[in-house]
Parts: sequence; C-alpha cells; structure tokens
Amino acid sequence: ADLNSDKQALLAFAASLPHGRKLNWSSTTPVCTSWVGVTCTPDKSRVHTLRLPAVGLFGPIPSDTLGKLDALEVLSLRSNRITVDLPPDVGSIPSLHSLYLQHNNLSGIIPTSLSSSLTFLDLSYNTFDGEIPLKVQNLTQLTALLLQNNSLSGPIPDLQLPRLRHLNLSNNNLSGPIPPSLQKFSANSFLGNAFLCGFPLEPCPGTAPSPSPALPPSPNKTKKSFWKKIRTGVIIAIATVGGVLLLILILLLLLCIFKRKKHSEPTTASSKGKAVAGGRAEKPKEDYSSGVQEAERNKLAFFESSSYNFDLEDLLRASAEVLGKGSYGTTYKAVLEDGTTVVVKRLKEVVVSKKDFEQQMEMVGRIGQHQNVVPLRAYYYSKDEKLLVFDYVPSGSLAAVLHGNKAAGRDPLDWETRVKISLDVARGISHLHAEGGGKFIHGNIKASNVLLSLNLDGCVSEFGLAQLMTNAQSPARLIGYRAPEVLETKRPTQKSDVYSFGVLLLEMLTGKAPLRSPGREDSIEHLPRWVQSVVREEWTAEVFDTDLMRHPNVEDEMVQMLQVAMACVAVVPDQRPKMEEVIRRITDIRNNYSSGTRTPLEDKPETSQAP
Ligand SMILES: Nc1ncnc2c1ncn2[C@@H]1O[C@H](COP(=O)(O)OP(=O)(O)OP(=O)(O)O)[C@@H](O)[C@H]1O
Repeated sequence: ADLNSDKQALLAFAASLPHGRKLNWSSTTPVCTSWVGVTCTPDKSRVHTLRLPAVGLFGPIPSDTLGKLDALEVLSLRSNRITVDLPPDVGSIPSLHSLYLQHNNLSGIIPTSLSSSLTFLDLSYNTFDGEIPLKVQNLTQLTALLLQNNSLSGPIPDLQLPRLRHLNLSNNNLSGPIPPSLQKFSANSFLGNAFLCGFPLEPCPGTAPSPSPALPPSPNKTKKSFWKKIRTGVIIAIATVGGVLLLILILLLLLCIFKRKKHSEPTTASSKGKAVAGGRAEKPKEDYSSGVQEAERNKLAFFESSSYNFDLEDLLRASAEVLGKGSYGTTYKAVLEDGTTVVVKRLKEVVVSKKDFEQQMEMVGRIGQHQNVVPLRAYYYSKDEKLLVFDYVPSGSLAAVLHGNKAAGRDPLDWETRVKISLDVARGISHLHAEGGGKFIHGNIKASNVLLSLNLDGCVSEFGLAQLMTNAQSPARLIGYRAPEVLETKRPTQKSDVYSFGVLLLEMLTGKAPLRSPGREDSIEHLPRWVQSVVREEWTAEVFDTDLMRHPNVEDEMVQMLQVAMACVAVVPDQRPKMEEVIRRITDIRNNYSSGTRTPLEDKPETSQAP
C-alpha cells in the first residue's frame, strides 16, 4: 500500500457515498496538500487522518474503501447521515486510534471487530441497539468510550479497561446493576437508563442498605403452651404501650423541629438561594458555548465556499481566547483540536427573527468572497446564542499595528506598506459597494476593522451586522470616523463609508488615532479638522507621522495621498469621490514611485511587523 492506493480508496469512497457538501477531491490534485479533510504522515507517504464532519455524507459506508487506508489513525465522520453499520474492515484498521462517528444514523449492534489500538471511541447519538458486547473488553487502550443517546439495552458488562477516563452510557435502555469496575464514574455517565441501578445511581431493589432482619421461626400453634400465651399477651401489651409512647415522642419531636424550622426559615431560604447561585457560579461558562443547546449542536450553517472541516461540537470543544469586546459583542480566537484557528463572534442584542438573521448572513457570506474582505464562514442561530465564524487573520488589526507598535517600541509600518494597505482597503470597500445592486454599505469602517494577513494585506471586516442590532450604536471610539451627516441622521451611506475611509487614510498618514483620548499624544479628537487647520497654515509636513519622515523622498507621495484623504473627508457628501476613483488615484501614486528609483512594491520582501 502507498499514497496512490490511499488516494484510490478515498476516491472510491467519495464516489459511492453521496454527500451534500462538495469535496474538492480530484484525481489530479495532490492528496496531502489540497484535499479537504485529509492529512498525511510527515513524510507524505500515507494518509493518516480523515476528518469529514458535517459534509452531508448519506447512506452506508461502502466496504473495501476506507478499510484500505491501513495507516489511518484518526477517522471522523461525525455529524453526517451515515446509516447501517460500520463495515468490519474500517473499524479494524490496525493503526486506528480515534474513531468519531457520533451524530449519525448508524444502527445494529456495536461493532465487535474494532482495532485494539483504539483509544477514543465515540458512537454517541446514533441508533445502535442490542447489548454492549463483552468484546469491548478487548479494547484495552480505550481512554474514552462514548455510547450515549443510542438504544442499547441489557446489562452493562463488567468492563476492565484500566485506561478509561471518559465513559458515557446515558440515555439508553440499559438495565441491571452498574458493575463494580465502572462505579468510579459519576452518575452523569449513566443517567437516562430507567432500569439501571446501583452506585452511583439509586441502590438496586432487594439490596436495601440495611440488611433485612432475620425472621423468627414461626411458632408452632398446636404446641403453644398457656405460659407462652400469657407471655405473648404481656409482650403485646408492653409493645402497644411502648408503641403509643414512642408515637407521642416522635410527634413531640416533629413539632419541635417544625417550630424551629419556621423560625429559621428566612435564613435557610436565603442561604439556599446563595447555594443555587453559588452552584451556578462554580462553573462560569464565560465562553461562547454556554447558550448552545445540546440538541442543536449540529446546526452550524456553513457556506459552500468554506473549506473548513469541523462542526459545532468541535467549535465548542476548542480552546478560546477573548480578542476583544466590540460594539456587536465579544470576539474570540478559537483553536480547534486539529489546530485550525478561527474567529468566533458572539453577537449580543440581535433583534431580528431567525429568518431575517439567516437571510442577512447568507448575504454577508456571499458578499464576503473577495481577497480584501474577511470572509464569514459559518453562523449559528438559536434563541440564546448567535455565533459567527470568520477566518482568523493572523497579524491583527491595523489599529493595533499602527498604534500598538509605537507603544511597544517596534518598527512602525513603512510608507509603502501603508499605501498598499490603503489600496487593499479601498478595493475591499469598493467590492462591497458594488454588491446588493450597488447599494451595499459597510457602515463601520475604522482601523480596528481592517485586519492584516501575514503579508500585511489589508482585509475589511465586520460589515452587514448593524442591520441585526437594536439600534445603530455609536461608541466613542467610532465617532471619529463618522461623517458629519451620519452623526445627525444616524444613517450611513456609501458616501459616509468614503468619509470613514478618508479618516483612515489620515490616520495612516499622521499616525494619530481619531479618538478622544486625553493624555495620548497619538490621538486627535477631530482628525480631519486638525489636518485641515495645519495644512491651511502651510505647515503640511508637520501633519505627517514622524516615523514616515525618516524615509527619504516620500514626502511628495504623502502630500498626494493627503489630497486624496482630504477629498474623502469633504463635509458635503456629494463632493466626496467614489471608491473606484479613490482606487485609481492611489494606484497612480503607487505606480509613480514604483516606476521610480525605489524598490517596486511587488518585489518587497515579506515584512515582519506582526504584533
Ligand atoms: N477575523 C479576525 N481575525 C483576527 N482578529 C480579529 C478578527 N476579527 C476581529 N479581530 C480582532 O478582535 C478584536 C475585537 O474585535 P471586535 O470586532 O469585537 O471589536 P472592535 O473591532 O474593536 O469594535 P467594533 O465591534 O465596535 O467594531 C479587535 O482587536 C479585532 O481587530
């Protein structure tokens, strides 16, 4: 077997199993570097991981296809609509150590011919029935066995699996006592099986905690003597009196307890309240997964263009880090198990209906197909949670690079890079303006919404979201970019996008942020007005970022760029140029100097100014 036989096996698999989302597998492209869901061994000689979650696979897995991938270590076909059973040749691939088949329609009994190398077996959320086979015992390397939400019945075998750390058998029809070997797991591992009993669940019937008293031998009635009768009478009398006394005592005791409880009721109630709140507070779910319902975990809507290969469950399991809190909610960087990094935006205060939300997101997804726009890859909508998944753009925002570098004493962005970024952003905005019948508006252009790739290509992010929110918010940090007419009408237009872009150009030229930040030298409350006043005084050179002035011969170009920026920030909207005109003017400026003595932009080595 070699990479070519792996390739043939995969092609046969894809050809015989219908799938909703198109796989980009083609016999003419390299398996290891371009096929979705496939990764190879480091020497690229064999396929060792196949992950195709939520691609709409439909039907039974054909035998004689995946079973031939005999170097495969990880197989994930979760969240599809795979039916019937796993063919024996697949589960028994000797190198296989992780098998993820949860959220499918697999049925029959749990496969018995599974590879003994398996460490992770997830068959949850299927329709497996029958008993848990004793053969599971042979999977001695298992660390996780997840069989919840199936229709398994019968007793649980006494599985001796020394490495098992995660067990979930909940929501099946299992019955009988929990075997001693599995009693170390919590009740959650077993809940939802009506006839399962014993620790950690309720004791089994007939095994009451206190041993039942031994019955006295039944007296032989015929042989009962007179004395015995007397003795019995006395015993009954004593027992009756004693019983009545005991009853009175118990009643008195109960009365006391009841009274005391009544006195202390307010304290008890409040402490109980605290306990509940405390219990909740114990597990602060500050991440984006808290509002996602268990039943909905499979409903991440991907766009066709997305080459991503994960599902909501992967996303919820990812390690997340807060990137920031913006006007629309919190933004997280999420690293999935397989190393894929994405950005998840958790929206707050979405007011539109699910249908409107979906329509708007479909449009945003469609429009975001441009190299200078950050693409939306997937979204999730439920009553409690609205999530958007974007590509992670590695070098951070223009705001961070422009102003953060200064504070950190790192190299500032050089002039050529700034010109290139401004051209990228202009192209991104112009693309958006051409969409929606030429009516689409970004509405939120600012330096923290311009993200930079590793090569410092500029991409515009966060468009089309304002329509989902309560009311157009204008936080202080946005005001500096707002066109004067928008401050009054609260209605952004394409012309007001041009204004915001002009402010962004001024920010790149001056190195000053259009913010109200007392004490921060690199911020100016009204950047266009400040620039205008300095220019009017004929001190043009004074406005430029001192970092830029270190480069020779750039002043001319900077003055030309300043003219473009000033045209964009014209107070009268109709006097502002269209984005295409802006692109043309910036391209001219760039071509002038790249045809001159300095190094053309395209030949410039990669800059390493990531924050
Ligand atoms: N796709 C992405 N890749 C990398 N970083 C991102 C991405 N999206 C957002 N960020 C960064 O995450 C941080 C928070 O972003 P967020 O959009 O929530 O707030 P903001 O842009 O500062 O404010 P606002 O929401 O008002 O526009 C910002 O620093 C932003 O640059």
